[in-house]
Amino acid sequence: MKAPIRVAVTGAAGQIGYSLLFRIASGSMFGPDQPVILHLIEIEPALPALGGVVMELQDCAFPLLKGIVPTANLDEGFAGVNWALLVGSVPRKAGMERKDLLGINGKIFIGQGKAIEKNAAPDVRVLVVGNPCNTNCLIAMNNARGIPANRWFAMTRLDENRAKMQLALKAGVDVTRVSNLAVWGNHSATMYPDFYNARIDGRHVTEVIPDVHWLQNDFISTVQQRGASIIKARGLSSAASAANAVVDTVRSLVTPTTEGDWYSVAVHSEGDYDVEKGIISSFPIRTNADGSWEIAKWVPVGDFSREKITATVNELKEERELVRELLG
Ligand SMILES: NC(=O)c1ccc[n+]([C@@H]2O[C@H](COP(=O)([O-])OP(=O)(O)OC[C@H]3O[C@@H](n4cnc5c(N)ncnc54)[C@H](O)[C@@H]3O)[C@@H](O)[C@H]2O)c1
Ligand SMILES: O=C(O)C[C@H](O)C(=O)O
Repeated sequence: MKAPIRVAVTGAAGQIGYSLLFRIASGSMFGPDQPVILHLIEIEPALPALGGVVMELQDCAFPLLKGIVPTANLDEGFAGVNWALLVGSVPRKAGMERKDLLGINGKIFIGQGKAIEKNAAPDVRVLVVGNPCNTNCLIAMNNARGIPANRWFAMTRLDENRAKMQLALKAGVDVTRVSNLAVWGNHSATMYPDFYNARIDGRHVTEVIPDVHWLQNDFISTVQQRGASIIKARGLSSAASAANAVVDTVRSLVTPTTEGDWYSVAVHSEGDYDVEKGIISSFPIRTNADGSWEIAKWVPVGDFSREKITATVNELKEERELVRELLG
């Protein structure tokens, strides 16, 4: 039996937490032979509800769950953790954009960044889910400069999964036949789901779906607006699908990527593809056999894609200006 890894989840008593924790504890995230200890971090007023979640986790009798640390103390919550999944924050309501949450949520990530740097395991990796996730990740990272920049991630996998399914539905094929779907930029209404480089059964999407007008317009806006559509329909933001995307993201980061394929996650830009250095932007990413990740460097970017990428990167630069004083 492997030694347990410690996984912190903030906002553990929230909607996403309620789906996510059970997937982690069951082995969906790290595999059926990897025991876990869950560190469940919440604000004080949510501790009674968190107590209920702890009871339910216990009542599942998960063989892989070797411990639970429920707490509102960030030092205790991040002590020795190998992964920090930063979910806890306020979701948007109908009519809001995700960046409207910066004023409410941004400052949460100062204290969390500092506490992760102070307390986490030396190999800690951090995935930010709480919105606006790219810029919240930027805030946390800049408040934890002792942790290498390549350990920080923000979640765009839900957008990738949404995009893949929309293409599969349009083409009338199983979703497993869609590959190479990169989401570029911000997890926001400017994100660019790159259908030009996506494949269906290894063929260019534009060969299988010749309706380029649909691809350039309806497809992109459906993916960009999917979060808002769910809020409108449910009165609450996506939760089970978001938790599923967290599981997919971490699995992709710890599993070598199939030859020739890639997946989407936002990482610290070093300037690749002319994306402004220093922002947290989504790219096509591959995980190598040694567990490191890299940006797929051979993805062609035509004029249409360049315009879309520039727009979403510009929005990330604007968000960075809005939080300048939070960057330490
Ligand atoms: N990146 C994505 O694709 C994606 C997808 C879905 C939702 N989200 C975002 O995830 C976040 C959580 O969504 P939800 O539906 O679970 O919300 P929720 O309101 O159901 O739960 C959030 C939880 O976070 C807790 N919390 C608030 N501040 C905290 C803090 N400082 N420390 C620890 N916990 C704190 C709250 O008490 C609450 O239990 C939102 O910001 C939402 O917009 C992101
Ligand atoms: O749209 C939201 O505010 C929630 C989440 O980011 C989503 O994409 O579903």
